[in-house]
Amino acid sequence: MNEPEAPFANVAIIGLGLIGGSVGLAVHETMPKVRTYGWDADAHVREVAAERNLAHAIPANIDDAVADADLVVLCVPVRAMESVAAQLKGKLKPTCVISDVGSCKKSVADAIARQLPGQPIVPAHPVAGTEHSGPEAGFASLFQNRWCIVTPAEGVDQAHVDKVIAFWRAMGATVETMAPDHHDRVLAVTSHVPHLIAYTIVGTASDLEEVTRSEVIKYSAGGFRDFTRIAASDPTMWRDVFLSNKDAVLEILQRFSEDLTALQRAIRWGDGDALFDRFSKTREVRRSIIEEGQDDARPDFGRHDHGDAPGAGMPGDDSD
Ligand SMILES: NC(=O)C1=CN([C@@H]2O[C@H](COP(=O)(O)OP(=O)(O)OC[C@H]3O[C@@H](n4cnc5c(N)ncnc54)[C@H](O)[C@@H]3O)[C@@H](O)[C@H]2O)C=CC1
Ligand SMILES: O=C(O)C(=O)Cc1ccc(O)cc1
Repeated sequence: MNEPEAPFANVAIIGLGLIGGSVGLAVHETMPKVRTYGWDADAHVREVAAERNLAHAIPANIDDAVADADLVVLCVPVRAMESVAAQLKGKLKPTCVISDVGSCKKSVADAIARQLPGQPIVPAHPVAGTEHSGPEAGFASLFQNRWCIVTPAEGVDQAHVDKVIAFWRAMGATVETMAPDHHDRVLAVTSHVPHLIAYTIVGTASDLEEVTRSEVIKYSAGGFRDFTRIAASDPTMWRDVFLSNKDAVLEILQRFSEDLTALQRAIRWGDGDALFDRFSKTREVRRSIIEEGQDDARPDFGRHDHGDAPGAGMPGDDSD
């Protein structure tokens, strides 16, 4: 079978942690003719990345990493995107497409456009990851059968958008396009606020007095264990997500805290019907997700035999 032509010949990846490293490995596996260049601000990360072959070439400076690039993918924490973009001024081919993998899109796209006006910018967000980070954490199959949301700026040439979509599809992702601020509201509910809740409950448990805390660890049931996995996620990355997606996160948190107050009131006043109604509704949400074959973040989970669904038992999947 003939391999489809890769959309970009030379790809530069800036930031060689979990996501950047996975992009490098996935490109090597799925688009073997593509030449990859990598760079990271941390020299130790560059060393580990070279040992793991996360990119074909990892030069000592960023200029050499991007000079020949047809696509640059920024894979750094969201509040570091602007300073990296600033370093790229005057260093790129005029046709080079700039993309990123940030967990929030509006502020990142604005920041990149401020620094690189005139350069084609096509942001993307692979909705795939783990609680692990760093150059050891990446793996080639991370994006297989996962969503990737592309959020093109208005007015960007459709040919560039199509190539970025083809790039993510080649790595196994299912791509959807969305307006950046809509993306940020959706992800605030489905990812950002859930992470904040996990950080909160695990923090609350760890602040309990000594005896109780050891019991929390000893008796931690499934639900709490899941929270501890999420709450082990990278502090720099998540600090940046909350500060960059401030408005959408605060809006959802406001609604969350009103709903929590209603439950608190029902408990205080012994209003069993209110509790029962709420829990019945949320049970329906779960049931409809399963009926739609979405018992997982994977786009076509449920249409496979679960045992060998792509990604099952992947590194970083600590669920037990
Ligand atoms: N961790 C996850 O599950 C997911 C993360 N993302 C997004 O991907 C991006 C990267 O996240 P991870 O790979 O998880 O983080 P990571 O911490 O594993 O890797 C980030 C890398 O960026 C480097 N870096 C930081 N500032 C830099 C700068 N100014 N110049 C060059 N390199 C710099 C760090 O040294 C590090 O190696 C973030 O924007 C995050 O929001 C998107 C989807 C999932
Ligand atoms: O590990 C998990 O459960 C995640 O939720 C991974 C993740 C983290 C951040 C993203 O923007 C997308 C996916």
